[in-house]
Amino acid sequence: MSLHHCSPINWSQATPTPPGEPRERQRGRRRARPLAPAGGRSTRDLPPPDLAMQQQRPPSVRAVTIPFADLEDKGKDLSGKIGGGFGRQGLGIVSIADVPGYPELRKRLLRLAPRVANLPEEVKRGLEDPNSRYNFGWSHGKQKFESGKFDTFKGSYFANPLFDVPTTDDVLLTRFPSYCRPNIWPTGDLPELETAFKDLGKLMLEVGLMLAHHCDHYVMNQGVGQYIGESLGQTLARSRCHKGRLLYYFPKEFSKQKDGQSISSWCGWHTDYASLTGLTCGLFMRKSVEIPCPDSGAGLHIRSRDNQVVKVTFENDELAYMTGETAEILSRGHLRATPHCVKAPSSEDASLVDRSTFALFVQPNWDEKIKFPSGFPYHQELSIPPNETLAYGEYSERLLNKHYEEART
Ligand SMILES: O=C(O)CCC(=O)C(=O)O
Ligand SMILES: [Fe+2]
Repeated sequence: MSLHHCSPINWSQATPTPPGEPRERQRGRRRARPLAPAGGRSTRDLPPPDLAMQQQRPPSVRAVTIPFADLEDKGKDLSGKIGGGFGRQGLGIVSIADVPGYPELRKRLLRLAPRVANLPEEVKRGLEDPNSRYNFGWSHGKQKFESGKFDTFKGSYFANPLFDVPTTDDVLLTRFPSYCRPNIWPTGDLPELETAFKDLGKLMLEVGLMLAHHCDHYVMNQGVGQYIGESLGQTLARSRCHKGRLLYYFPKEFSKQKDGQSISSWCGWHTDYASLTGLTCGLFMRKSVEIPCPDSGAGLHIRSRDNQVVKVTFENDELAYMTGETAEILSRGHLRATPHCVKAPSSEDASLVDRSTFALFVQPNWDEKIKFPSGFPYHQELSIPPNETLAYGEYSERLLNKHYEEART
């Protein structure tokens, strides 16, 4: 299971909601047949993999795109676009075009991902932080993937792009280590990483907050009415624990993967537990030379609201955002968490091809109170009673504790 910011999906337990049907009506429904490769804790309770589905090439769908000039206009009515991207019929992803300065910052950081991953092993060990369960600094093979295998296909570098030291309060550091511990930077070995990471992370946060503002408008127009102190925009703007993740997907040969045909061959099916996940378009390289992706079927895949698996595309120079579990909670179900995974290239000429990308988890502060609605479909293993209020940090630490125990056993 995951140790990082996301919840692997066990498809045999997931109960997809048909479009338009309130989730409450779903409770008690028999398990639906999974559409995607099984993922989760145990292989024992999974139905046989649907090989036909795995080998089929899912259709490519373009993400709904909003021009930055529209997004920064707070008074502009973007309900159509937000509804089309994040609403009931949307894919759960929206891309923003023409963000000033973004293409350069993206390339500057993504080009550093292979350099981090190829630092000497002893240097990378010095950049690890077991006390945060590898939620700061370098992390490789610490996360459990589908079917309980350790995920060695990708390496990650985690940091808070805004605060090197989010707090000095010992109680908080002990209670919420994955959010409160200090950043680690490879100052001697790759000094340029820190600025490149912080600059892109800050820009993605700024754009994410603009998007959150328009999401709030959309949700209020759905008849929810005025928020009482829990709007996405306000909740996210006061947070000190947004987290950046620089990802490096190793070339196939080095990752020893045998399941090249599977849709989730590079990153397993999961939902993020942040509110909004900012995502760059992946940068592909072969032997340090940037190339277009050699396999048009590779990349980010999403399970749509009507249970179709689709490959989602957006331009290199666009900045994408997906919705996570706490957007679903704060919007009272009007925005849904987006199930997603990443497929590795599997064509003949895909050997030695790596992929670098960056995710920014825009999320509430550790002490922000989250009220779990009845019928909340995620993490039933935590047995959170309906309508219980938990601090966001408590929610994620409970998940980390549970998965850390599992990963050790
Ligand atoms: O590599 C990607 O495009 C997605 C990464 C992701 O889903 C995550 O880090 O949570
Ligand atoms: Fe994710």
